[in-house]
Amino acid sequence: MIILEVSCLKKVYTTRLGGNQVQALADVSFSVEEGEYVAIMGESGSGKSTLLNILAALDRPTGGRVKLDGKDIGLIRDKEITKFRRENLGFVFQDFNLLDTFSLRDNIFLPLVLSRKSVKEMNSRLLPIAHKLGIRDLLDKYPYEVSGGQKQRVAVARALITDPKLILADEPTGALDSRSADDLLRLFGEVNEEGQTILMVTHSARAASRAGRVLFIKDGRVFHQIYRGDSTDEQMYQKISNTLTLLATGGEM
Ligand SMILES: Nc1ncnc2c1ncn2[C@@H]1O[C@H](COP(=O)(O)OP(=O)(O)OP(=O)(O)O)[C@@H](O)[C@H]1O
Repeated sequence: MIILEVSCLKKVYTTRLGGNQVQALADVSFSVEEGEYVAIMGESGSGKSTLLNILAALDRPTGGRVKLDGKDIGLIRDKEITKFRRENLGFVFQDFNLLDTFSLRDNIFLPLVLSRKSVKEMNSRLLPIAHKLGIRDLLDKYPYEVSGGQKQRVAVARALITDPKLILADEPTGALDSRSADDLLRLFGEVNEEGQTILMVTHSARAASRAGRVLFIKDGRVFHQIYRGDSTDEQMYQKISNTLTLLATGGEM
């Protein structure tokens, strides 16, 4: 079943003064099946953040459509958007986005508190997730008391606790050392194997090589896609590296 359908997406930014126009997305179409793990790559300025912002319903496109689980997010009214985002999407950012004055437990609970869930329900949802992510003993600490890798696991717990239709990850390993990055990618792999759909923007070929499919954006369009098929992570890494070289040298696929 298709969980995310992106059709003919276009985004033109108009600068406030002078009316200069920048076309960040020219024509992007793709779809994501439920349970897929998709990485999005592309050079700086190719339109990845713009795409992610539109998928996250943080920005509206100039043209085209995004459907999440059959619902056209462009038709959601502004005052409903925050609720829609909280109930349907999970976010993992490069810089973790945890609240410093909240304990790790309260950071994870935040989306459920905003959805007015009972303490009993919050605790029963937290238990299996904290166990899976290996953060049970950290829950009463504060973000400044734990490592980057641990912070990112807390951010993943916060993303998972609402049981989202889709996790959107923006450069999730960008601020991590290579061991913590590896741990996080292993975790994403496990979470995906349990059925969670993940869409991850990354500059890292290593990170993308763990996904089931890699989508390359160039000049605001989908330039190429690589499907894992039977490839190992190492073979995926090779294919991704070759495509990145082609992209950088302006070659055709
Ligand atoms: N708010 C904005 N106003 C005007 N132009 C913008 C705005 N945001 C992005 N752009 C332009 O749109 C294009 C795509 O930018 P975008 O940030 O989506 O690329 P990116 O692939 O995410 O880059 P990076 O990998 O560096 O984050 C670029 O030319 C950028 O300068």
